[in-house]
Amino acid sequence: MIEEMSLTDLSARPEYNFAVKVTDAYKKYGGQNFALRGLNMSVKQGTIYGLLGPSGCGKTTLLGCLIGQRELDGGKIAMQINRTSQIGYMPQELALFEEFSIKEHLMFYGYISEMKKLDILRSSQKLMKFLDLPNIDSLVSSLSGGQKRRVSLCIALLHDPILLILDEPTVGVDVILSESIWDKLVEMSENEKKTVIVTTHYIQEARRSHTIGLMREGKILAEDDPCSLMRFHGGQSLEDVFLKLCRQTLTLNDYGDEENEDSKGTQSIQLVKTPYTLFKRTNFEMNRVLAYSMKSFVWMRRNIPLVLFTLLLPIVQCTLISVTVGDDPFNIGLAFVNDENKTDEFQNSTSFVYEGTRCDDNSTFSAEYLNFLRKERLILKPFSDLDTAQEAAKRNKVWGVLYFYPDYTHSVIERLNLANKASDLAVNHSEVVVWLDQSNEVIAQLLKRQILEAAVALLESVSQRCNFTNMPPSPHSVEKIEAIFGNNNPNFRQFMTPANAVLFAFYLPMMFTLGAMLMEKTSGLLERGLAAGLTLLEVAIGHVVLQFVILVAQTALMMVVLYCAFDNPIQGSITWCVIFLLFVGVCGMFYGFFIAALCDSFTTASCLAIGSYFPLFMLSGAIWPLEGMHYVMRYISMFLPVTSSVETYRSISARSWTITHPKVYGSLISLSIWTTVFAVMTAVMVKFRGVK
Ligand SMILES: Nc1ncnc2c1ncn2[C@@H]1O[C@H](COP(=O)(O)OP(=O)(O)OP(=O)(O)O)[C@@H](O)[C@H]1O
Repeated sequence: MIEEMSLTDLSARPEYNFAVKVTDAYKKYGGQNFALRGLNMSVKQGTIYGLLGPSGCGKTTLLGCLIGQRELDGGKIAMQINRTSQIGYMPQELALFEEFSIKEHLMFYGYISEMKKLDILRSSQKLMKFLDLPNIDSLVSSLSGGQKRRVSLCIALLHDPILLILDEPTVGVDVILSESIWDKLVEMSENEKKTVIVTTHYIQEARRSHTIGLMREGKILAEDDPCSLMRFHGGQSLEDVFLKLCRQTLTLNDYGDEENEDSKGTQSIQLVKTPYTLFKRTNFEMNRVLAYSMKSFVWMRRNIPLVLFTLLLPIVQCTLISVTVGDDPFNIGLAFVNDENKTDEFQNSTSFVYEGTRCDDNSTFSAEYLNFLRKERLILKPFSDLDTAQEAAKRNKVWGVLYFYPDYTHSVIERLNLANKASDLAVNHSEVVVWLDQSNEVIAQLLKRQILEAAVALLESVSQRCNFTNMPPSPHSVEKIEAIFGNNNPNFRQFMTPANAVLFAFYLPMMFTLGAMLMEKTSGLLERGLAAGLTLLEVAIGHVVLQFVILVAQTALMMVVLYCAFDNPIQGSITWCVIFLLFVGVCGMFYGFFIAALCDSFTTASCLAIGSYFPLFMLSGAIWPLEGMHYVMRYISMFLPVTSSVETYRSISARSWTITHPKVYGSLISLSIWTTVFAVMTAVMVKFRGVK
């Protein structure tokens, strides 16, 4: 709830004689890592307050608490203003979009500060002159470091804030620019009565503040105007005062050999937090969402190669999967030793005539069998003896060896003719002996299937030519398999394609969201946007709008490649397939938000994204049926967002299931629950870790 108090009400209370008053503030990161340790600070209205202290003393943390981005763990902050739009915040980082022009920056931040277009243009014109900035259409990437800093300051001043909070505006800036920035600050505080809180490392420039707060280890050691500080603490310069105060604190703390946490006075403290909700926006503004989305579209327009990559990736991936997965392997080498050809007894025989049969052609059955195998696109390599053929298989020159007995044709005919009455020798020698390299399951299974199918083809051919009375039944023993769902010749691609589509629909938006959010987070853009008035909900919706457009384009391209350019079978409604994939994509996006909130760097985020990809992929049932999974993992995997989606998408595309099927709406409910869980966890992360 926003603390609604007017300026007049507040100034009537003694604690509000100041523009900002911080009392006994504590802030810790993790267990006992205190960044603020009982800090007290009073900033008078219409003055410049220079917060001076070494690196790591807690200045940025304090400012984060003032702008409402971080919550104090103890203590109180009171301010004379009651709206975010009354604060102008300039973060330590530049927090600018390199690809944007100055004007685009000003329009974006103006809109999210709820300014009208005309007001933005009017204010920009004034500030451009005031800060001596180049052409408003110049891209930030073409500006010098100093000009970028001034653009950053210009954004902070755009909406004419009452309170300016500037985090090291002069760091890394040359002396002349630093001087000119301080000139502007002094001018604003004197002429426009603005209150300025500015952090700095540099004692020299801090001298120009009306009040200096000397900060060390999360505390203000002293605060006063520069002259009073030197007079009161008896120093020749501010440096002297600061050193003197530091030594005093060390002496006070020097009970033992080393300072410990207790000596810093934080161990035994009972932290009492006063709710500080002054700047938390709870309202939702469509204009801010639009401004955020427009910003993202402008960014995309300036990064065409990246956009093309995003759109081409699913095309390339779907094309690759369609041309590389599922077709039977071919040109596989298979050795054969055909002793039938070597035997004189049969070599010159012109027919194999048995009583009552008409098998009188002059080719051997082994040659016919081998021809059937050649039609399966196998490369058959003749060997004169079994030893060399098997040696070739061991050296991986061939995947298997076939052996035909010298009396193969005769034995087959005898067996077909006499059935149970055939001799044992005929039974044995009518069989082709096969040795296979079984190290590759897929190829071994394929060879087994092709060898069996060639045998069936030979028997069918023989049965057409010869009138055997004792034709054995087909070795399949099943007459014909008719597909209930799918088609009569399923292949692995039909199994893989739906999984591929779902995994893509999940991971592409996830990676894109993660990249975009982390870029905004690590560069300070997100923090600045939130400080300027955006809410997390508006950021999420703005991003989802943009990502949704990309997702629709990606999904459409995937559909065209999978089902138009290639003949991947689809029985169900394409509309339901698209709707389902969009649900999956939104879930992926929120997973991306969650990882971005959890991680502080691209390295950890990449590790987490890639690290979670492999388990989710393995548990998705993409490469092997779930029915083959360990039953515990099978049970667990069904609760994961991707696994049930893969199964459901297979059923939508191959079994024509629609929303009315319990598995389809069950899966949509599961995806919605996961999306909500990721959204809530992101919000919790942001609350506890901030956006930095
Ligand atoms: N997100 C965080 N997680 C954990 N520790 C943090 C985090 N941010 C700051 N700290 C720690 O809090 C302390 C104060 O950091 P802070 O950035 O506020 O200092 P600073 O005075 O602004 O430093 P600098 O002048 O270098 O910017 C440091 O010890 C820092 O390591």
